[in-house]
Amino acid sequence: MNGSAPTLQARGLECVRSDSLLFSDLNFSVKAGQVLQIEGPNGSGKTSLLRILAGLTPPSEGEVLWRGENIARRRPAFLSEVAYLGHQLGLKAELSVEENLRLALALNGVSFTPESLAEILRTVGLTGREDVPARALSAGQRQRVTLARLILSAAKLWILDEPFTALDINGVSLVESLLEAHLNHGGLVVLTSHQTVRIGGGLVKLALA
Ligand SMILES: Nc1ncnc2c1ncn2[C@@H]1O[C@H](COP(=O)(O)OP(=O)(O)OP(=O)(O)O)[C@@H](O)[C@H]1O
Repeated sequence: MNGSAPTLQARGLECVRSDSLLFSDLNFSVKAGQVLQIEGPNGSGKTSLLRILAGLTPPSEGEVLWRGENIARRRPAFLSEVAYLGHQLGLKAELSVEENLRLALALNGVSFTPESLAEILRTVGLTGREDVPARALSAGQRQRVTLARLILSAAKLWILDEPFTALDINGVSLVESLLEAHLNHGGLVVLTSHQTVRIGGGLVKLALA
């Protein structure tokens, strides 16, 4: 699945939830170096769309293509290239910050050294919190652990549900610089946010009603 250019395409996507039509005939394309920001009021279907794009939920109609191929047909190859940061952050409450990171990396088959781990923790502002159990972290600190996982993942496509939530001003700047770096390395991002995303270029918006 690495053969063709990294592009995420939605073709005729429809989503029905609890007998309500959230959206239909949604068509768009995101390519390397671009951020697609999905906007819309509460309940308009932003998270539902992200879950479809991440291959977690099938659409009721239409298809999602990654590198020109339907993600449902090439699931393992697609999942190896995508990182999804959802509302449920997926941290183990009893494990420390460092243990959570080591676990996520091992599960994803990403190699690391004590030095690279320490460097990432410094980048996300968690130096000195390595041994704190996740349950004792603040909401913003938990969000920072998931940012560390994101940086360490080799995923080409980042799908981020409200990545700025719970973060302070420095945290927001951190996410913006991570986005810039990811785009400069040929990455793609799809995110939801109720706030203005400040990146240099490549920002495309999609509004759900
Ligand atoms: N698994 C589900 N089963 C039934 N209904 C669902 C399910 N997931 C979402 N919904 C419904 O679909 C609608 C859209 O939800 P969704 O979370 O996609 O909206 P959103 O735009 O992300 O909202 P917010 O801005 O509040 O995060 C809501 O009315 C929600 O109750």
